[in-house]
Amino acid sequence: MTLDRPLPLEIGGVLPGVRLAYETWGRLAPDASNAVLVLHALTGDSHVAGPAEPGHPTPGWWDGLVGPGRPLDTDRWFVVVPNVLGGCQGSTGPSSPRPDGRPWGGAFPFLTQRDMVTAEAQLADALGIERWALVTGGSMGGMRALEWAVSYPERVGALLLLATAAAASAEQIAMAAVQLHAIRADPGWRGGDYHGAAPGHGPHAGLGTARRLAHITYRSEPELQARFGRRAQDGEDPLRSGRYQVESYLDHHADKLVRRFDAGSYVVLTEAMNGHDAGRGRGGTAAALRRVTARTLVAGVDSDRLYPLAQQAELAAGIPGADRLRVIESPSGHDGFLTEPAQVGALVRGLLDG
Ligand SMILES: CC(=O)SCCNC(=O)CCNC(=O)[C@H](O)C(C)(C)COP(=O)(O)OP(=O)(O)OC[C@H]1O[C@@H](n2cnc3c(N)ncnc32)[C@H](O)[C@@H]1OP(=O)(O)O
Ligand SMILES: N[C@@H](CCO)C(=O)O
Repeated sequence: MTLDRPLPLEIGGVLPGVRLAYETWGRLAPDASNAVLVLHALTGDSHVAGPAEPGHPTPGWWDGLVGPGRPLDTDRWFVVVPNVLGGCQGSTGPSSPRPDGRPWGGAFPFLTQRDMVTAEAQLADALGIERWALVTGGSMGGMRALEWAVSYPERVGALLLLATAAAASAEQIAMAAVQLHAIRADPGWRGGDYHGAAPGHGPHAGLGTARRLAHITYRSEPELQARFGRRAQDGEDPLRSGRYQVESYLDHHADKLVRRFDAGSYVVLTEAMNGHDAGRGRGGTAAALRRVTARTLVAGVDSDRLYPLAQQAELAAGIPGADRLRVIESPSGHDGFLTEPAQVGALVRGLLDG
């Protein structure tokens, strides 16, 4: 959908011509009481469910959770998943045309999580959804879910926050800063104005380096050690210019992301994650969390070194309607909210049925 008016931005100014791509599953009840909003993380998209198909080479990223008979049972719930504002899978972002037809590129404005949620609220209005039965997301999706519950408490019935935080920490900002530096140091970046460059001339090396570092932070040290140890990649010798298995693994994740994701979007969304602070302009974190009226569950992953459990404990302690902190057990680190659908599904069922 295209927003019918320019989007006002938290830091000032407006973003005109905003388009939000979204997918839905199930049917909206006549009284619109069965709507669930699922919000994706940094490099996710609106394709939360469904098998691999042309245009989607992998199944939906929470396919185990969404569908008939699944925790988000689409025979009962109407599930809405927007592609985030600033992204590159259908919603307006740096690779989109601005009003004069040229790509936004480096002129794309700085966005905050609140701006993204402001746009999503207009999508809810357009769909006729006054109040979500549930808003959920992990990582950056959790940031937006929290912003929904703080900005529009009356519109969020239940809230499930996964592997997220009330505000980005110094270490999260630091890890992201190195990634931003890698992209901007790539000669192909051109200040963000590379979208008209010949194929293959964008900041692919920088984006790949960013993803390698990010991916290490998304997994756990014991997992990497157990899976890869010091083993050499098949047919290669690390002592003779070959790679260790773990290097090849990171190369693979970098190559996959570079093929499917725009570096400009990665920069905009990463900066928005660094800017995340639910307490900004609201009297601090504690005061902001007290605004939430939703029945809330907060969960973290025991092996998450990027969003450690202390951050979710702060959310669970500070949100008035929150149950005790839940812990997802997984070797996968931060990615546990993606790789443990059975545990996340049990949390979803518990919250919706409770
Ligand atoms: C909400 C969202 O963000 S959803 C968006 C999707 N998320 C992402 O893209 C995040 C990045 N990806 C990931 O973090 C993970 O791949 C997840 C979370 C999607 C899945 O995690 P896991 O199932 O544990 O996958 P894992 O980390 O083991 O990666 C498997 C891949 O590594 C490849 N791989 C494993 N070992 C090696 C190696 N030595 N050399 C090269 N490749 C290797 C596998 O072949 C497999 O490839 P494929 O994904 O193309 O089939
Ligand atoms: N691996 C996920 C998690 C980031 O929080 C992503 O790329 O979106």
